[in-house]
Amino acid sequence: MEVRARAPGKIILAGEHAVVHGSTAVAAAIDLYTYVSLRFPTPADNEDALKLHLKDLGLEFSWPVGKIKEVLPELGGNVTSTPPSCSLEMMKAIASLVEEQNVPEANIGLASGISAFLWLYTSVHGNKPATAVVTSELPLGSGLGSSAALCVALSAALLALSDSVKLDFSDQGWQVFGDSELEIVNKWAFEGEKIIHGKPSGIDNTVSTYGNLIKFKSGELTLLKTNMPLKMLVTNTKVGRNTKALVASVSERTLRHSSAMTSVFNAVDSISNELAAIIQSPVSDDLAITEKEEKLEELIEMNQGLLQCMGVSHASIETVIRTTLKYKLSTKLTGAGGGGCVLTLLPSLLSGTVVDKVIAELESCGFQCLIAGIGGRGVEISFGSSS
Ligand SMILES: Nc1ncnc2c1ncn2[C@@H]1O[C@H](COP(=O)(O)OP(=O)(O)O)[C@@H](O)[C@H]1O
Ligand SMILES: C[C@@](O)(CCOP(=O)(O)O)CC(=O)O
Ligand SMILES: [Mg+2]
Repeated sequence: MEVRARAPGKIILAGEHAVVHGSTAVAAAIDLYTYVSLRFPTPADNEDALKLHLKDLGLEFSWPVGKIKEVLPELGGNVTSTPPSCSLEMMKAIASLVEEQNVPEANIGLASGISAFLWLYTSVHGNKPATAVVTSELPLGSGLGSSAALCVALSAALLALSDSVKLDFSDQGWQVFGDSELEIVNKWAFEGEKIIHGKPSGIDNTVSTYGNLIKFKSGELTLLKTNMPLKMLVTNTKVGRNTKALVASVSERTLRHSSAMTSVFNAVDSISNELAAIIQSPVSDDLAITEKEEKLEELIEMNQGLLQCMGVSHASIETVIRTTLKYKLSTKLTGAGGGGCVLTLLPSLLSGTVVDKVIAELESCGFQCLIAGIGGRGVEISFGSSS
């Protein structure tokens, strides 16, 4: 039996970091996915290992089931609607399983993703042998939510092959889970994100699970409906960074300057709510769209200023901001910052020639641009054969 799951990445239009501290944020799914295929061997395969193949990276990891049983004896068969959190002791045991795989130094950031895989897999399926293959269209560690997409796709595949979820195996196309399964997938993915991020808000796994455009605050999501075009240019500065470290640095700043940071987070909350209200209000004509886009641009600039206050901007991000400003375009970082990806709003009346010029200038600086479709599908599964 083999299942494939795919889960989208995301952009955060407003509110990253502040959302970890209880503020509202607005995020949208993008049409770039992480795919996980999961297969249990048949007795004829004579396989006795849990294997993880990170296909695009050309890396394969394998743990004999006996070893997993020895290190993690109590795990398995646990598909409850309130998944357990990974204890410190368990985290150490999982780290020892990852360490023995000698992850190449150049890919050491993957260790947390591999740990999340081991925790989620063994929590649901114990020490049953299996092969998981992961591929992704998302750049890893760039603010587009690859960690959440991995955890959501993985949780979906694990739950699809567990006894507690009833699905139509005969359907070969992409299928969506029912509401109660989506809720479980989201909760399990959040536990995986905790291993990768330390203290995630849950916005990334939620938008990857449910897709669409969402407003999120303290674990609660609201689906947003819009008839605005909302075209965003995503620029990857290609400066590597790590969400866990950036989230921790904002928390440390909050401990040092509690009152000032509370004001910053409150301001972000207002920005996110205003942005959500603008994109939701009905649009009647071009003039109305232009007026709204001008307001959104101002909010984007204000949010970026506050992210700078939090200490998560970066010289490369400032270069993109300066470059796009020459074309009167507004830009903010998206995700954890410190490098990674930034967003530029492309107003609906902006000519294609200008867009081409901006992209050419950004790419001449060594950045990589893409225009992602936003607000699309959430997690889906398929019982067809893998490609
Ligand atoms: N396809 C993948 N395969 C293995 N690990 C992954 C994959 N996608 C994400 N990860 C894990 O997530 C980490 C990146 O997450 P993070 O720093 O939160 O950035 P982002 O979520 O913005 O991409 C990677 O270093 C790795 O540990
Ligand atoms: C900084 C934060 O708001 C978003 C992180 O997104 P990403 O992992 O950089 O894609 C953290 C969170 O909300 O969990
Ligand atoms: Mg992440």
